[in-house]
Amino acid sequence: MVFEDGTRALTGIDLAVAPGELVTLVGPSGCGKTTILRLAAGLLAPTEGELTVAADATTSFVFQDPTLLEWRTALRNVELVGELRGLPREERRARALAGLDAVGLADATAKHPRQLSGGMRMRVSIARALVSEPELALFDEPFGALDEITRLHLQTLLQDLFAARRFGALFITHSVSEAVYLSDRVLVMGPGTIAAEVPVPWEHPRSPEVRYTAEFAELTGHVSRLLEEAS
Ligand SMILES: Nc1ncnc2c1ncn2[C@@H]1O[C@H](COP(=O)(O)OP(=O)(O)OP(=O)(O)O)[C@@H](O)[C@H]1O
Repeated sequence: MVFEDGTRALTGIDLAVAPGELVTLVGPSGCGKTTILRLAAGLLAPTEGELTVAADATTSFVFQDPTLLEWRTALRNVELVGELRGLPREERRARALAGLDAVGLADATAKHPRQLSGGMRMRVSIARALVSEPELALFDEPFGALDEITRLHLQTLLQDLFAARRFGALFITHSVSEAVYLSDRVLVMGPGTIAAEVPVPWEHPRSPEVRYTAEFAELTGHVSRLLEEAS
């Protein structure tokens, strides 16, 4: 992938996400993670090579900034997806309510974004992304701005949602433990390229306790070492 100004952002990337597989990308700043996500979302067209996204696949995006509409309640933010897709009012409302319930916000549906904490706003953003039942969900450092405890809670929540719904996902993070806990495969990037791939052996759902086991420490150590070598 070469940008108009001549910047070569990616070279020789060979990456496939299987249906129902969660793949994480870790790598140093500027190595091309977001560019891969933007390609997968169709926001960029590759300048070389081929990119295939399954026909009619629904994709959705979750960013570090929850990007909620301030003048809409949590419910109406999630409902927006159904509105844009032309779903009948009752159906889109029922789906949005179920989506907010699934992220633990059944009691906050009538609140506006300014009345919600950062973690709650991110939950709304996740509910909005998953309400359209995407085949491919794209996450660009969604938990990067949250405090550690909120981040751990949201990792567990996302893990549970993934275990129950099994959407395909590409997830960018700077946290090696987040990558290992959430994903089926960790891709370690160096500048413009995928330097290594580490499969994560555990079935979903994964207990939050897995993060405190010796096997987990070993795997995160392995990924961290690869990351250092690739940077
Ligand atoms: N529109 C653009 N035009 C020119 N160069 C770009 C453009 N977008 C990104 N780049 C360059 O492509 C490279 C990869 O950028 P990208 O945003 O994908 O990195 P990243 O790994 O997501 O970084 P970070 O972890 O800091 O978010 C960088 O050198 C960046 O400067």
